[in-house]
Amino acid sequence: MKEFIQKLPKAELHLHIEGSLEPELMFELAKRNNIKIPYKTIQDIKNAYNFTNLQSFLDIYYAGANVLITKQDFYDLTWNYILKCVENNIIHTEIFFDPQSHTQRGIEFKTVILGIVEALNDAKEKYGITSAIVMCFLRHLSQEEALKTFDEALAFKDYIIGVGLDSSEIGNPPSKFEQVFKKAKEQGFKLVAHAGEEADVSYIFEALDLLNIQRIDHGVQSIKSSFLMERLKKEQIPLTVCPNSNIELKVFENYSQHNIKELLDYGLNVSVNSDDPAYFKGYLNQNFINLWENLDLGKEDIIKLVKNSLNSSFISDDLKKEYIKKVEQIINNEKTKGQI
Ligand SMILES: Nc1ncnc2[nH]cnc12
Ligand SMILES: [Zn+2]
Repeated sequence: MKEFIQKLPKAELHLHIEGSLEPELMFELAKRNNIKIPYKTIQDIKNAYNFTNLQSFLDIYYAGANVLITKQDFYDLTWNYILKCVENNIIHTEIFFDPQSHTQRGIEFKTVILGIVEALNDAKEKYGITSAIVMCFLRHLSQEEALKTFDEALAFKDYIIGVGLDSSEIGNPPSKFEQVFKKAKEQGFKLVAHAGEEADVSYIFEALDLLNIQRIDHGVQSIKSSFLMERLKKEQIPLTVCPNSNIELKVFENYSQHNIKELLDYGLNVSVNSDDPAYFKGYLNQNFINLWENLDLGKEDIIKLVKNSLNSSFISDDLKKEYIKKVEQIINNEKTKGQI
């Protein structure tokens, strides 16, 4: 099965680029930029990654991002993730970035976005990997601050496909950001939001009905409302589920408790994603492997999850067709060999 997971060309729709900062690069950038970090060794950093909930992770994640200063740093960060895409056979990726965690520290918006864009352009040229960028607003900050960031982003509109909402969920409901999402919609941005990661289903209803989002990031709490489950099924609203993240942040006790198989069997449009892979012990393939090892997932389930992510991406219909065809080719090869 591991080989099969590796062979399938995949898309990733839920990846925070700051969450792909590996301890080794964190150390290197801290040195390069003369930034103090509270760790003496790479092992110290790894030991600190022992989370009890979302907030305990976010505190460490924002502290880690402090080593990112120059355009080259953002390039290196993004390039390292692209190398993981190559390893994991990810042919299309839609990455989140959190401009406010950098502009708040005095780093210019353009430094961040241009470093990321340059690496993504090189990824297309060198490996044929396609990508898109989604800018997330930090929900623990105010809507006024989000509006300011939005205005700043307009100069780089051509590089940004959509807007999202992340950071501390509980206590910061989607309704807090109605105005900025309305403005983003008017400007033609795609809309997504983290909802139902830790907080209850009212956050998912708000994200759908007040923010008009097209994809739900996480959404695993949906299972608590049969009414919502029916709606998600009927409207085929994509849920970008992140299994390793959910385990590391104690949303579920262990992989066998994870509800992705139930969501899938119910007919929801769920995909598998890595969220913050440098912090959550593994990239995309490892998420699939962990599910397969602990849940009753067959090859048909894996195929469905992979097709869902390609179909739920923001690429053109033509490119979608081309990518789905690549998946079909692998499946047909496996069938010829009697592997499926
Ligand atoms: N899993 C997550 N939830 C909310 N905000 C995040 N920022 C980075 N990872 C996140
Ligand atoms: Zn996330």
